[in-house]
Amino acid sequence: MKNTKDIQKYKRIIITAGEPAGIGPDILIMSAQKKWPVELVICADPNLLLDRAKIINLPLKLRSYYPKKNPFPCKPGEISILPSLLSQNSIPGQLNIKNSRYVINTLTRATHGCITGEFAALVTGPVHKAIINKYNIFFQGHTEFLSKISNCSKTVMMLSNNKFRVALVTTHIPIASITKSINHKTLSETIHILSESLKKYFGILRPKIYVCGLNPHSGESGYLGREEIEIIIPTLNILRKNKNYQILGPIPADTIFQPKYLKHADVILAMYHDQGLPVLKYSGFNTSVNITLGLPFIRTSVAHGTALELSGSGKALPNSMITAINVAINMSNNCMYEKIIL
Ligand SMILES: NC(=O)c1ccc[n+]([C@@H]2O[C@H](COP(=O)([O-])OP(=O)(O)OC[C@H]3O[C@@H](n4cnc5c(N)ncnc54)[C@H](O)[C@@H]3O)[C@@H](O)[C@H]2O)c1
Ligand SMILES: N[C@H](C(=O)O)[C@H](O)COP(=O)(O)O
Repeated sequence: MKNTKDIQKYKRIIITAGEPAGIGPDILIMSAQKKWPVELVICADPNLLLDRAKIINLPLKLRSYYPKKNPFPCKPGEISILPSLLSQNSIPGQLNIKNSRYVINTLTRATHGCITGEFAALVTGPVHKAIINKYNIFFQGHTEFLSKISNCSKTVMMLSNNKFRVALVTTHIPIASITKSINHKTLSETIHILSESLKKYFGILRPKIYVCGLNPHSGESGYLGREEIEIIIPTLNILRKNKNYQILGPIPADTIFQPKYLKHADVILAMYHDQGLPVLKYSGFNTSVNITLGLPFIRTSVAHGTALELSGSGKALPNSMITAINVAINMSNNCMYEKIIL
């Protein structure tokens, strides 16, 4: 019979290996060389992992995953496998459109397991957005995909390293669409999800949110753009009345990342992807983690892509994957409140 104490003692985390031709399998095999205090279950093709382990010359033992068995911690070099089969063998560095469905299948299965409580968190390896779209599956990124299959109208992308956190109002959309995507609703919902999640998972009770302007110099009193005057400032003024968080800004994005602001901010809120992420990635590319806030489960990810040219070379660094797993474990241990209600 199941011992409930044991179930609570060890958590089970699902990891998707991502694009098979990329470095996802490599960095997972490298991360599995460590001892982990949880059961890590990889959703991937077992032969892909065993072949890649041979190529990069690392030991790997795959244990069958049994949902009904109690979770157990992972020994170095061993990991649990939830099989999902490739359509065709994958060659490191060579994208194959026929394996796009496999990538989506692993994500769908893993998400389903998180929603039903089978897994305590989802950690994702990097996928190649273009090859999935080429297969005729509309795919902007994990953030949007996971939001859709979890029926979430709004989620927030936040990246973090040991220096600071950056969250985004808009995610994977063309530059030309950014302006029309920033309005009172999206800005308010982003700040609400952000503050609730910082409380829930990171124990920050009244987060200090420093908000970037959109235009150069925050619009220069309207002479370089009017979104600050018409949307951002009025919305922030309304939100400032909420005592659950503290808001500063808008502060021009070219100066907000100074140490004097970062020292006090719990998070910097950027208006779009390439306003915030280059700064964070510059400050710690290999130790950064990507977290989706507002989903009904915990999801973390590497903060880098498929790096096809490094696949199978043994040269990819596993640090971001190790950070993503550690952050997922910490978030699942810290989780303080229940659901975020918009
Ligand atoms: N989490 C994700 O799923 C995710 C994140 C970012 C990009 N992507 C996708 O990845 C694909 C390639 O994107 P890109 O080339 O812009 O970014 P990339 O992160 O794959 O590569 C950028 C640079 O960083 C290096 N790099 C990346 N990860 C590394 C690692 N672990 N160790 C050592 N060096 C590493 C690469 O060699 C390259 O020089 C695109 O399809 C993109 O959409 C996916
Ligand atoms: N914006 C992410 C980054 O630059 O690291 C990346 O594109 C992945 O995002 P998803 O987790 O939504 O796939």
